[in-house]
Amino acid sequence: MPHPEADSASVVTVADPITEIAYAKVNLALHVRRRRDDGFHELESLFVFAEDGDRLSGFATDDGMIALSVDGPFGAGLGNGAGNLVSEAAIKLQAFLGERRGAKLHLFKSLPVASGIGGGSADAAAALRLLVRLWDASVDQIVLERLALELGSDVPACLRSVTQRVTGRGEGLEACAIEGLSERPMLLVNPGVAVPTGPVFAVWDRKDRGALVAERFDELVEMGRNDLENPAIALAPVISDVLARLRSQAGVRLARMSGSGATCFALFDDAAQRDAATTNIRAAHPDWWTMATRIKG
Ligand SMILES: C[C@](O)(CO)[C@H](O)COP(=O)(O)OP(=O)(O)OC[C@H]1O[C@@H](n2ccc(N)nc2=O)[C@H](O)[C@@H]1O
Ligand SMILES: Nc1ncnc2c1ncn2[C@@H]1O[C@H](COP(=O)(O)OP(=O)(O)OP(=O)(O)O)[C@@H](O)[C@H]1O
Repeated sequence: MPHPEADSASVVTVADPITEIAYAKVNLALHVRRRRDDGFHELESLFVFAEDGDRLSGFATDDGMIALSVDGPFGAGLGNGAGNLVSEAAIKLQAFLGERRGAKLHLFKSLPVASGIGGGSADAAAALRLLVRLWDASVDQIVLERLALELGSDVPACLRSVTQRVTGRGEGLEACAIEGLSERPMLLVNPGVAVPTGPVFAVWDRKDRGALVAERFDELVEMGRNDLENPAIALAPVISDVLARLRSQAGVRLARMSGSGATCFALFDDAAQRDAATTNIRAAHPDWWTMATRIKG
């Protein structure tokens, strides 16, 4: 981002900007148990985070305004106004704190939008983390998680951005360690179709297929599911092609869809096999988005 001194005259506080990474979220398993009366669904999910994601930078200002600029590969088309979850998060935290200071923020958007890897949720969570630092605010973690949930079901889990078991609508958070996940090579592939979350849940067939048992990696592979995979495929059939392409690559231990799609992931033992798979998929589908990364430890 440009240095603050080179920027608008309204900026009073001049300091080096600080940055938070909005780590991409991946649901290694997502079991949908039931639809609640309020329309949300009770979930059991194992969340992990990639080592990479969007980047949110900023500095505090004394003018009380929240200013946001956006660029990056997926920045075009994403507004920087009230609808952006970064602005919404900032305004919510500002209101809660009665904060008179503002912030000048810049989002570098690397993650595709409405893609099942929680880009918007991760950005909102990164904004809360960044502003707590910028404003040197003391906010109880439970309070911050409540504000996060008001911004979206995935935002509380994204606040922590660690491997965790998530239940309820997204508010039940329990950090968990499954041997062999940390730093495991991971490939994310999105076929370029935006899939909004609400309509995917709406076509779920309401069949409870059972609890998520995932204490070990092999249980996650054998007994884990993503119950939104078929509903999402019904809306975006190309997701089947992505899964088939991933599953045909050498060294894949697990390939599944994340969240409500359309992004799918593959886990490998070996980074060289992940890189070979990335090269193959990019060659066969140059229009698909790929991210070769690892599970954040
Ligand atoms: C599919 C997941 O990404 C899995 O991690 C999340 O459950 C969705 O999280 P999110 O994108 O933060 O979702 P929200 O912005 O809270 O909700 C978007 C829409 O998804 C549906 N929704 C979301 C979460 C949930 N537990 N049940 C739902 O039915 C609702 O129709 C809601 O209106
Ligand atoms: N900063 C942002 N980045 C991405 N999307 C945003 C942002 N702000 C608002 N949105 C809106 O939020 C919606 C969901 O975006 P997001 O990328 O989080 O969905 P998702 O990846 O499908 O999430 P999930 O994994 O929870 O299904 C989009 O319709 C988008 O327009």
